[in-house]
Order: sequence, then structure tokens, then C-alpha cells
Amino acid sequence: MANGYAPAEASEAPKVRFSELCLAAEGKKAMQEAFKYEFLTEIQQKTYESIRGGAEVVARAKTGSGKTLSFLLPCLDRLHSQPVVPGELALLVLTPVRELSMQVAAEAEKLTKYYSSCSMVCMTGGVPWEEDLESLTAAKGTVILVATPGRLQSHAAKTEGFVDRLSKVQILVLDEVDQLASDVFRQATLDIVKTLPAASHRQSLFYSATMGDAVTNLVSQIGKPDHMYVDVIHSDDALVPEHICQTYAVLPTERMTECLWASLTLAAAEVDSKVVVIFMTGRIAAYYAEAFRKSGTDLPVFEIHARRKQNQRTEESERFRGAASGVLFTSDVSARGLDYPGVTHVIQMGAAHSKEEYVHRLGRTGRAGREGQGLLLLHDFEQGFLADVADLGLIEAPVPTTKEGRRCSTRLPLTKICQICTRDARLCQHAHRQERQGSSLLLSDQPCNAQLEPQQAGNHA
Ligand SMILES: Nc1ncnc2c1ncn2[C@@H]1O[C@H](COP(=O)(O)OP(=O)(O)OP(=O)(O)O)[C@@H](O)[C@H]1O
Repeated sequence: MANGYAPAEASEAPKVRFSELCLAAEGKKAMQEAFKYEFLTEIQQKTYESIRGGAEVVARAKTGSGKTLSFLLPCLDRLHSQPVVPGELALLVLTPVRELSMQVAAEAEKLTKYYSSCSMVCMTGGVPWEEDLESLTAAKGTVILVATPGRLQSHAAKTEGFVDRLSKVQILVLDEVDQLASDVFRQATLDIVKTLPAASHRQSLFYSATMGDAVTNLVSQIGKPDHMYVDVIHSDDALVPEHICQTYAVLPTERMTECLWASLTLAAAEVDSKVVVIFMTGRIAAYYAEAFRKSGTDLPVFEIHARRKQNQRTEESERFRGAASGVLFTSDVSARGLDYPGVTHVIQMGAAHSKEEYVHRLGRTGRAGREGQGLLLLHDFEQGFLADVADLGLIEAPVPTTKEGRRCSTRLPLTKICQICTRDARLCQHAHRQERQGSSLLLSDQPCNAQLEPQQAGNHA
């Protein structure tokens, strides 16, 4: 019972159609016209009636299994059935990541086109403050707010009347609750909950693909004691969707780049391959994106991480969403919740912080029952991570070699990167900075031809 709850019994319930649900005509029309879904997924089926009826629910279901709609639809249907108090903030959805808030908000907005008694507002960091205030003022009817904790705290502290509005919230959803309950977000989450009506006067919903003790503690602190636990993951060894093929390779650090390049080349040779490559930091993601862009690849290159401005991140996220193929170089900002259609491969460059984070990263592929490929490339000093994910079913992959890379008409990737770097001052500085920090990406003994900034040149010497 690693998550503090007993695993669910496996069950083969018959599928339920949205048209058969106790759902307003508006909701049925939305499912048919805008979402084009016929059947509920398992988590949607197992939570709909309880949430619609006002129950407190803790829900665990695999990545890509339709959790977002499983809380949005019953919540909107419930609010729609009540008398409207114009401008009242009735539903608050908290997520830990800006792009995820925007994605959930887009899904909610699709629903409010039909549930016209409700309107949607999204608030995240990196967006001009005035835009938040304008959309809050413009919101008609019952207001649904999707937000990240930091921006919400800032509004609670600075925006006149905002705390008063929060005090009217009827339903709170914590999406990716294990991250919101983690050390990073826990205090912010608790501070926000303090501004809401007491647990007995609100409905709280807790969602994630992974749950741990931190969630159990948070639920006992801010939820009702009689909450339901809905778990559609039948045991911890089935945390990962079964149609994702997971492989791994352990490599000396100096071969990581070469292996990534060969893997990307092989992926690019497939039709409509859409690859997400996740690095430990935004800095490394930026470095690889730039190097790959300059390698003359045919695959469109995308880049999302905390080192980019929010408007760039948002634009890039939309471009990648709409792309038929491409490679997204990113950090853990894209590890959770993001639903980019058609992602065929996820490559993890180095060990995730935990088994749970590995599961979320991997879950960017193989969504909604589709197939997916996962490749975990570990530095040799990270081998110990394999023990953490031993029950998830990874199999050792033959390391994509330079020879294979060559067969796919690439040049020797490491040499190429070194060439790029020795010609490019900014990349070269970046590489030397990494080296000084003890995490060399290149391990190249090639001379640097680029002009270093004076201070960096000094440091390097
Ligand atoms: N009833 C349904 N029928 C078909 N597809 C669906 C249904 N419900 C949701 N989907 C699709 O499934 C995909 C995954 O949904 P969603 O993003 O809600 O997953 P999730 O369970 O929240 O995943 P994660 O744990 O990664 O956040 C989306 O593309 C969504 O449009």
C-alpha cells in the first residue's frame, strides 16, 4: 500500500455512453459536437455520478486516461443545474504547471460554449497581470477559475476583493495533487485553501496518476473524512499504460549525446514521429535544442522550459500541439498532464527524481489508448535508478549506435555537435559553463574556436 490506499480490484464493467448519462442536454451536445466522444473512459465512468452528486473524491488513474474531463464534466453539469449568482467564483482548479492550467482551461472553455451559464478564467504566472483582471471582470455567470498556485497567491495578496471571491468557491480540484502536496507546493496550496470555505462547506477533488503519503496527509488535512477513493490502477506494477513499450540503456556520459542523436534520427525516419525529449534542466534542454536545430535535421524543433519567456512557451506549446511531427526539447515543466496529440516517443535524458516522475514523463506518449515508445537513457552513474523502476516493465534496449546513426545518413553526432559548438560562441560558452559546473555535456577535447566572453575565458583557464 505504497500510496496509503489499498489497490483497486480489477473489474470489467460494461462501457457507458455519454448519451446514457444523467447529464444536461448541453453536456450531451458538447460531447457529441465538440469532443466527439461516445463512451466514457473508466475513470470518467467510476467518478461521474459521485462527483455530480457532490461527493468528495480522491482519484487515481493512469496518464492519458481522461482525468481532466472526469472532473470538469460533472462539476460543470452540477454548477449548471444551480441558480446562477453572476460573477460568483464557484469552481477552482489548481494545477502546478502553467501550460497545464492553460490546457485544462481550454478544455473547460470548450464545455462553457455549451454550458453558457458558466464562464472560464485562467490565471498563471508569466501572463500580464492586467489580462487576469480583465478576464475576471468580463466573466459572466458562474465563474470557473483554473490557476497555478503562485499567481493565485499573488492575487489573494494584491487584488482587491479577490479573497472575498475565493470565499465563495463551492468546488476545489487539485489536479496533479501529489505535486501540489509536495514540499515545493504544499504551503502555497494550504495558504490558498485557507481562503476557501471550510471543508464541510465545499467539495474537494484530488486527482493524479500517482499518489503517495504526502497526498494522504494533505487529504486528511483539507478534505472531508468521508471521502471516496476511486482507483482504476489495479496494482503498482500497472502504473504505466500497457500499450507503451518502455526501453532503457545505460551509457557512459560521453556517449549520451551520440545515442540521443541516433535515436532521434531513427525516430525521424518513421512517418509522423513526434518526440518529446526531457532533460534534467532547462539549460541543458536549450543547449540540445539549439545544437539539434543547427544539425540540419528535417524534424521541426520545439523548445519549452523555464528559461524561455512565457509567451514563447505558450506559442511553442501550441505549435507542438498542432504539429504532425517534430521533436520537443524540454525539462520537467512538460512532464505532467500535458496532452500533446500524437506523441510517438518520449526520451528521458537521465534519471527522473523519482519513480512517479518517470511515470508522468513517460505518460506524454501512449495517451487515450494509443501506442507509444519510451526510452530512458541513463548515465552509468545513474544505474541505481533501475531498481526504483524495476516493477514497471522496462526492457534493456540495444544502444542505438553511431553506425546505425550513419546508416540513417547522419554524420558522427558527437563530432558534429563539437563542430557546432566550436563555431558558435554562445553554445561554446554554454558548454564551458556546463564543464565548470562539473556536468560536461560534450567531454570534447576539440579546441574551442569561438570567442569567449573575457570573464568566462578567464574562468575556463
Ligand atoms: N471519453 C473519452 N473518449 C476518448 N478520448 C478521451 C475521452 N476522455 C478524454 N479523452 C482524451 O484522452 C486524452 C487524455 O486525457 P487527459 O489529458 O484528461 O488525461 P489525464 O488522465 O489527465 O493524463 P495525465 O495523467 O497525463 O494528466 C486527451 O486527448 C482527451 O481528449
